Amino acid sequence: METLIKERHTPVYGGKIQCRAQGSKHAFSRIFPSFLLFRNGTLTNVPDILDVHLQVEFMRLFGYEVTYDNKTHTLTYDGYGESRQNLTTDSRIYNHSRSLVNLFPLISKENTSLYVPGGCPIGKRDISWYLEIMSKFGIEFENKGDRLYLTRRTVTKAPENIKIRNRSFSSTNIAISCALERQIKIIIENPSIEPEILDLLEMMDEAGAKIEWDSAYNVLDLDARDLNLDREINFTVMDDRNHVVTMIIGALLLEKKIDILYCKPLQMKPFYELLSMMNIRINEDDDRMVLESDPSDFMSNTNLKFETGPYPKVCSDWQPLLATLAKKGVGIELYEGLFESRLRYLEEYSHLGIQYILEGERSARIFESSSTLPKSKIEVRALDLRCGGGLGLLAMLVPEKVYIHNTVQIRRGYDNYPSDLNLLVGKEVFTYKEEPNAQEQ
Ligand SMILES: CC(=O)N[C@H]1[C@@H](OP(=O)(O)OP(=O)(O)OC[C@H]2O[C@@H](n3ccc(=O)[nH]c3=O)[C@H](O)[C@@H]2O)O[C@H](CO)[C@@H](O)[C@@H]1O
Ligand SMILES: C=C(OP(=O)(O)O)C(=O)O
Repeated sequence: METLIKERHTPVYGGKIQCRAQGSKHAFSRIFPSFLLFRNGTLTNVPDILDVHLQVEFMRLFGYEVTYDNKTHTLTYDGYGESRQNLTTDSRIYNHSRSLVNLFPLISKENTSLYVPGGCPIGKRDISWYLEIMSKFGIEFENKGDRLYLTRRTVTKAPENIKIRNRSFSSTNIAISCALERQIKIIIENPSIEPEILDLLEMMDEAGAKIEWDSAYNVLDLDARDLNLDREINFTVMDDRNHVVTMIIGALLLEKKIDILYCKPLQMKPFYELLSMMNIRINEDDDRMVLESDPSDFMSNTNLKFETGPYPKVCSDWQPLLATLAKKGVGIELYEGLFESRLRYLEEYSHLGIQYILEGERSARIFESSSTLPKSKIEVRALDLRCGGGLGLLAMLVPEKVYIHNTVQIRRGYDNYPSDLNLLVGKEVFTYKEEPNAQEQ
């Protein structure tokens, strides 16, 4: 298996860098199921990450002619070929891509036995709300041990309206893709209009669906009755907000100015609000953002207090990245509003100079640690994707050699993380290396 290794180096502060944001993992996972309802087409700006490769592999298993070119970041779909009934899929795919659940409505065209995606280090990752939405569209399933048998499909009367529980992102997406497939008009109450869902709606709007969102009452009116699914569709996926946040925090840690290019405006308001609490200004345009402040004079004596939750609250995925700012003397107090156990990364961070106090399962206070690091080498583990992201950022700040194990988690969501980190550091110090005896998780 593989490790992300950072060689010994002397961190250098200051300067300016420019980078390009990668395509969005979460937008891709929300767009892909609806995109596959059309006859053929292409998606561009699709990131070269494990999560994409697994979703492509998964749909190919079911006869979907999908190919992905990692040089051009383009995914091509040439139609739904031969039907593959009664498949039994392997569990490895689920361990690495929770987003597969978004594809369940599509593959319920077959009688299929799937592993039930269980929890992961950040929480239980229950899927019962998603199954509840699917059942309203006549998708039947049966739970047997660790397997879920998906059997299509009683042609029930499609619902005219549906209420999403507790602003769930994936439930919203599943309701939208089921409604598109049935080509109905539907009112979706209480949807989670995360920026990635807006990207999906943009694709549907371009394809001819009629969409109205009443933000005051949070009601989405989706009319897909005149949608022509028998056509080609081409769409550019938005850029990844989590990647942008990673790069900005990396620049702050190394006191650099940063200029990030992206393909369409990102909805980053909650992040900018946090930055302004630290006196940091961002200048934003339609295709780039520039960190304006001089990063050397912002951090000391600031406190960052925040709670994660559905948009426009702070995105849960940013939480482990923001926590690394403690290393610059920022006092952090956080409450994780979404996932039960998303604070386990702190134990790993403690090997790289972070100290913390847990207050229950969801709250923490985080500081810079005064204890000295081991001189020879530091070994840590990427428990989940953003834990891996944060460990990479912290490794930039220490001279010692660092081994970050379980890179499969990092590869799930970062297109080329060693190269991002090297750009931030200004030297080639990070590389992925094969490590024969390690176990991936
Ligand atoms: C609204 C929100 O912020 N969603 C985040 C969530 O989306 P993701 O799509 O994974 O999760 P949902 O938005 O559906 O879930 C939101 C909340 O509902 C709970 N739940 C969900 C389904 C269910 O059957 N039962 C249940 O209790 C979850 O535990 C969670 O606390 O994780 C993604 C990956 O980290 C983030 O990018 C998303 O921003
Ligand atoms: C938790 C994340 O993603 P996933 O839902 O794929 O685990 C993330 O992007 O930080």
